[in-house]
Amino acid sequence: MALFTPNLSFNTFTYNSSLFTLPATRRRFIRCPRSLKLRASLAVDSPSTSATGRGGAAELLLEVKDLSAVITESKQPVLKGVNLTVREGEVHAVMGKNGSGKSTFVKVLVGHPDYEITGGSITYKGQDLLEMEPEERAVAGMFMSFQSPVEIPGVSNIDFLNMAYNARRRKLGQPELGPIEFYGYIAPKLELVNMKVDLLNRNVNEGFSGGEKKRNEILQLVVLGADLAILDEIDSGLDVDALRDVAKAVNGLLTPKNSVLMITHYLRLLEFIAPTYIHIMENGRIVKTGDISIAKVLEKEGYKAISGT
Ligand SMILES: Nc1ncnc2c1ncn2[C@@H]1O[C@H](COP(=O)(O)OP(=O)(O)OP(=O)(O)O)[C@@H](O)[C@H]1O
Repeated sequence: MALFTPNLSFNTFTYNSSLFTLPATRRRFIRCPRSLKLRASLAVDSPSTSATGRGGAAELLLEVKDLSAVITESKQPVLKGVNLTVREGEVHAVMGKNGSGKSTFVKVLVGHPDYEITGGSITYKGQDLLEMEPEERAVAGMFMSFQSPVEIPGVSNIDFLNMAYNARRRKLGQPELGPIEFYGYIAPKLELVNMKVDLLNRNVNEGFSGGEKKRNEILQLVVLGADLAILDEIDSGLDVDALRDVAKAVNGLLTPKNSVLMITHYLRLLEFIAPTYIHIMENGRIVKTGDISIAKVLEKEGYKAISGT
């Protein structure tokens, strides 16, 4: 297997494979100083969900309270008091106008160093998520598919998936799989995402079409598994068949114990992956929460029909 030293860019592979270590200076940015936590309690409230998931009294998986965040470089505020509760077995969709803060929100969940938390709290599986390093979040089952998957020249897709898989297993104290065993493990999974086998031997995402990149993201999810799968615009650039394949693979992973948090602009994805809740984000806050009917109104009448302002 090719040896590969990952760079520090924060992307699907470096995050989900837990192969990277952030420098100490960057780690500090993802922590929330105590004084700011106190100040956050004064933040304006926005809707949160509290119902139970499929099958009754589902456990809390993720609880976001009054979360605020700024861009690390410029200190420009982006998130301004986000509240969200995700229970096991639930599928949550976040919609909202371009620039409303959706991607920032999910990137903050995985500890992206571009953002600094300025207030609020995030609890994941009963733990303070903001005290966890990004790689600890990945090991704890938080998977993220990024909006723009990166290319990694010089590293074959199967080698990278094998390394990501083994990195996760090492952290969990489980035995690693060699290349041949791993091929046996991954080959049947290709069918789940309807992906051509030759894409395994190509360099990661290099020259992949937009749709192939998205299928590859979902393949990674299928390979690694997740308790909370975060999918940022997984439907963008997909033709209708690819959308169906991707949705089928995601649905195939859903159990009463795991959850999905997905960002989308389109009703069509929600018709394939049925959401428990749809949230509308506006100006860095969730301003409305409801069911699929919200997306139907949105599709017909646009954001003016459901705007919080
Ligand atoms: N790293 C960054 N540097 C500078 N500006 C940023 C950065 N990250 C986010 N922003 C800005 O914060 C705002 C929210 O961006 P974000 O990507 O979260 O929006 P979004 O709701 O996901 O939009 P879209 O629907 O277009 O993907 C935008 O104005 C964006 O330009």
